[in-house]
Amino acid sequence: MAVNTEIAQVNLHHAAAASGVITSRFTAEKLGMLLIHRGEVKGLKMETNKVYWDLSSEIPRTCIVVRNNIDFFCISEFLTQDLVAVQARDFEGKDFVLASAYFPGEAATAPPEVVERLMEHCRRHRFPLIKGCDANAHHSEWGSIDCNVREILNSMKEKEAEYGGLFLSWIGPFPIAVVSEPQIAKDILTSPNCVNKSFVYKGVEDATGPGLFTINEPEWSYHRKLLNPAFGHKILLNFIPIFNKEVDHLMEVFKTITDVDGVDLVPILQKFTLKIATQTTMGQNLKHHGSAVDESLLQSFPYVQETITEMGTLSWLSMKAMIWILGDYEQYKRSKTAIRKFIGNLITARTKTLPDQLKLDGNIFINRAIELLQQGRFSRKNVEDESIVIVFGAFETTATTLKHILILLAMHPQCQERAFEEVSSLWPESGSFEMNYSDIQKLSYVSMVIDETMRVMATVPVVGRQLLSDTKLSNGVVLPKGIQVLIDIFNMQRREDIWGTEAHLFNPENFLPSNIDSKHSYAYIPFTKGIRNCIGSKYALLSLKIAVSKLVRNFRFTTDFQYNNLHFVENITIKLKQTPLIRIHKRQM
Ligand code: HEM
Repeated sequence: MAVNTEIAQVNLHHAAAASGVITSRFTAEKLGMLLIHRGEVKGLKMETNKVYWDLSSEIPRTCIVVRNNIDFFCISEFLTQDLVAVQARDFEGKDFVLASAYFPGEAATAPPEVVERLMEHCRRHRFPLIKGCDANAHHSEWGSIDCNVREILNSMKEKEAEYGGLFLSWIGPFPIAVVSEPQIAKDILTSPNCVNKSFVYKGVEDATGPGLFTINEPEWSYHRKLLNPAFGHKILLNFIPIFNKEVDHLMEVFKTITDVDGVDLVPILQKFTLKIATQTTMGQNLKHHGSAVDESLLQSFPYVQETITEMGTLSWLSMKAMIWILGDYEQYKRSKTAIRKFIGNLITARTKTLPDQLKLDGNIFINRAIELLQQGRFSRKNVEDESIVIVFGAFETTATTLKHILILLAMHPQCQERAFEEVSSLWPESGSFEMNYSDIQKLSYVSMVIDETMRVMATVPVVGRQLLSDTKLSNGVVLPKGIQVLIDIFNMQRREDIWGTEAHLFNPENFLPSNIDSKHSYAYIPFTKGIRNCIGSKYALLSLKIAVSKLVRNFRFTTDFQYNNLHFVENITIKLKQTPLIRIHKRQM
């Protein structure tokens, strides 16, 4: 008999009462088929219907209920505890398959292998497939905040191996082109059609307000042009004394924890980079053992940052709703308010400063932003939002990168010794030596260590764009207007065809001129490149070179954690499933 009927899907959470309600509604609302997840299957049987599930399983997690007058058969090949598939005929007489699938969280793959086989079966026989799935298996591809068991970076790597450096995937219902081919990454990053950010960053905007990191055209070009001068070479040179001084303070902290078993560097390094960021961009020094305000700010920034990253892939749903449900919304709100108040007070104080005095204070970011306010080119809200974005942009990324560098050096003692030798040949005396710009240019091995760290552990593993109009790539493919594009920096920087069979290993020699010069210029893009690259890349590299040099000159880092056990978790900045604990030893000379 031809089918022209209504189909519904429901998860009953093994509640007998819910099974009772659904059976009575099935009759009352004259439904034809029900795809049920976690139902009490035996309670679903009525005179008007049949129930299909895997009789061999003790606790079936899915079943299909079908009215008696519908003609179909159950495909036994695909009958499991978590899958039921039936074949029926539509009102035009064409066969189709209807499946009910439960994706368990503990399965090794998502979708489960049997579901993949069913899809292949339908493809082969050209049967349309209607699938009702309950994804207890978290996966950001269908809108979860994370991927349990599997990770998105791994799954992208597998797909890249199968389909190449450009393939189509999904984030929930939205198509997304995933790129790991340097030339295609270049096509995207240098195209004016691809300047807008993907919607996945909406959550960041909830925390920071609309600033450089998330805004789109035409505002973005306008803001970027106005703010670029605050990151010019001369201004960066003014920051070198601040970088030197703050690394010296960091070394004082390290001295108090030498030879302690297993130090978690994260809070220490976050505090360090946050203090640099507030001074260099906002002209405000947060104290080391500061006031209550300083201490609460030092907690507020990391708290909001963590919430953003936790919620990263959820952001396109509804940031506020999700934090409210899953996180501590009150603390998130309090932290956001504290940051805005701190930045707001600074701006108020500086707007009272005469323009000539602002110039004397140096052209740091906040002065540039206030100048734009006084010229009427920025609103007060613009100044606040951009200030918050810059501080966030600066502190978490740099702290994460410095943490990775120290971890990798601790795991690779020979590389650490080479870095130490290079630094001590330039600065024979240990202690708080002052590094200037021309000395910093002499560091070659330390630079290679920093680059190699950001290659194997891309601090920002993926960046996302949304296309403003149809865009033709150099391989001839045309990506349509509106599509999301994800540049998979993490996997691109570990491609064996580019970096060799040991691409996954840490080896600073990859950045010897003889090795790197022959690579595509977009094969290594930790700050991206092109039109909308990181505005703070030179700032970051300068501060990292000073920090790494002084630290390896004065300390030795060790860990028991093995490189092969590092497990990466994608987020706005990359996370480690387990952060290796480090031991810090004072060098004697
Ligand atoms: C190791 C440290 C850092 C890394 C790995 C890093 C990486 C990145 C990446 C990958 C982007 C996105 C680029 C894109 O969408 O194509 C970005 C954007 C940005 N970064 Fe950084 N960054 C770092 C440090 C900094 C610092 C120190 C600052 C500020 C002082 C900063 C401020 C920003 C801002 C404002 C943006 C948005 C730029 C725009 O859209 O116009 N970053 N960064």
